[in-house]
Amino acid sequence: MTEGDAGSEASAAVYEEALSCLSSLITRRTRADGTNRGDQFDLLFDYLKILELDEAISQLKVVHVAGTKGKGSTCTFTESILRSCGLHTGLFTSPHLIDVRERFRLDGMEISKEKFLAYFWWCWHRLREKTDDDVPMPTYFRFLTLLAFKIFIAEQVDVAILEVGLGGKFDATNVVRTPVVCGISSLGYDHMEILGNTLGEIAGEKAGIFKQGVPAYTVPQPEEAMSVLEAKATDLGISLQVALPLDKETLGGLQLGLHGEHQYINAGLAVAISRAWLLNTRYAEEIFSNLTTNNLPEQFIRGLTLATIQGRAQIVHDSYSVKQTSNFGLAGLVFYLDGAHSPESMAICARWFSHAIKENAHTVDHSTKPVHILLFNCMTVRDPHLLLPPLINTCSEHGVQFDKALFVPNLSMLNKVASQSIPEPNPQQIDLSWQLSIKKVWENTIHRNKELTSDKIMDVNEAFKQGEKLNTGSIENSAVFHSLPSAIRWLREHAQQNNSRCIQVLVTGSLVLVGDVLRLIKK
Ligand SMILES: Nc1ncnc2c1ncn2[C@@H]1O[C@H](COP(=O)(O)OP(=O)(O)OP(=O)(O)O)[C@@H](O)[C@H]1O
Ligand SMILES: [Mg+2]
Ligand SMILES: [Mg+2]
Repeated sequence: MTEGDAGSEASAAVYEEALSCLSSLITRRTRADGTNRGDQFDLLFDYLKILELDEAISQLKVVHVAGTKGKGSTCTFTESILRSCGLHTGLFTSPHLIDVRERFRLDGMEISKEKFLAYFWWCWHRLREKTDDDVPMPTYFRFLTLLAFKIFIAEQVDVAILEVGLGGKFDATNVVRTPVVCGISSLGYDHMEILGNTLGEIAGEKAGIFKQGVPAYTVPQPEEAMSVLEAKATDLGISLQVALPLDKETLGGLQLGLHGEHQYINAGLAVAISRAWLLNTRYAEEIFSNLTTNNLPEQFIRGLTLATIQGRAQIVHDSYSVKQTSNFGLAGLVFYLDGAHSPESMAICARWFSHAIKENAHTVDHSTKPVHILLFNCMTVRDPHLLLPPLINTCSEHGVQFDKALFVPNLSMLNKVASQSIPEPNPQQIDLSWQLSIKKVWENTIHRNKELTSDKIMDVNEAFKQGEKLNTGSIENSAVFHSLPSAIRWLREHAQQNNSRCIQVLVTGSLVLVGDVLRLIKK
């Protein structure tokens, strides 16, 4: 072993140790038991004191974004725009897919392990030392948020862009009293178990990030939500402006860095937020001769087109099958990954997939039809009856049918600070009843659709008629795999056996699943 190896092994061990400390902060309470109702929100101010961040935090020039969908994308566009204006940026988003450091970006780059560890231990030890029964250690997301403040303050960022973790009013990020601008992305039904059942109630919770004297922006919303946002803004005497979706024409033929139709909504909001931030900090004067609401400066366009995010409408050509098949370009295994997990986002994801596989058609051998496979799982708090029909129906409206659907359990757990290597589970110990029930929903939906359109019988792919036996039965149109690695192995074997055909796999239903797949295929 060289000295370098020993060093990197030691630092890997330290990193694992930090992750396991972080995991110890994850509370066992489920999201459904209403524990985000602001329990002891004021503790956050104690933590800021302990970490000596209480004064510095008011100097941070913050962009704060809440919403049901599109928060992360809006923050990512905003960061990219402001960075391309020459600013030193900090971005805090959630959740992460593979590594917790994805949540902290400096100048658009995931924070380095070295910096992460230095700030992590600084906060950890100080909190450990100064907390007690009255002021206990912060919970997981609170700790991460405090860590973000520590990082951004120590790194002296020009702008800190913060995505709300959950809700708004009682979210740890809302400890910031004087952001420069705040935004509310698309509102819809999600996390209803915590935030209330009506759209109005959800809007009220998110509008909890509005502050006196701080301009607020949002996207076009359903009336029920918009009226609540407007009422809250009026109460505070602030202006709430509606940012329209970005007009494609303004990009002059270029494409947004984040794909999918809904990204024009998020991009429109990000443009409005960035412009307001620049004008309210007076950076606008330094950087632009004339920044108005009518022009889209080239820095903005650059930022919008260069923005990137993992696991959102992401396309990955499997490098394993690239190595194995000499004629890559004509065939291979391609993963289309999108962490959609609500009914609306399933439809959006389906539309994106349907378009993306056609756009990629030039890389496919036209003499053979590509194979479309769905790789799916969702959390047990979700209802597959609400997720699968919009996916199946939207695809079929675009003429896309799945030849096969595979259902798998997730490898890692939601929010678990996954270490770098996750052991493959023992098949005997896995409870697949959830996956089997999702499969049933799939079969019923397909069956019903077939009855409705008996002329459009789904084409059962020849390549898969080989009567594969698994412990869960033979593989026909749908199958449950006992683990994700076994499903990936199966996909790769099939890509190899059918190397004249392109196998296009849509991975969706759960961000955790998307993260697990990325971790496995990028190895
Ligand atoms: N404006 C939008 N309207 C509807 N769906 C959207 C919108 N923006 C994004 N989505 C969908 O939501 C998914 C998550 O996007 P994004 O990460 O930007 O949202 P988020 O609010 O940060 O979500 P999360 O609750 O997972 O943190 C995307 O993959 C897409 O399917
Ligand atoms: Mg969410
Ligand atoms: Mg997010």
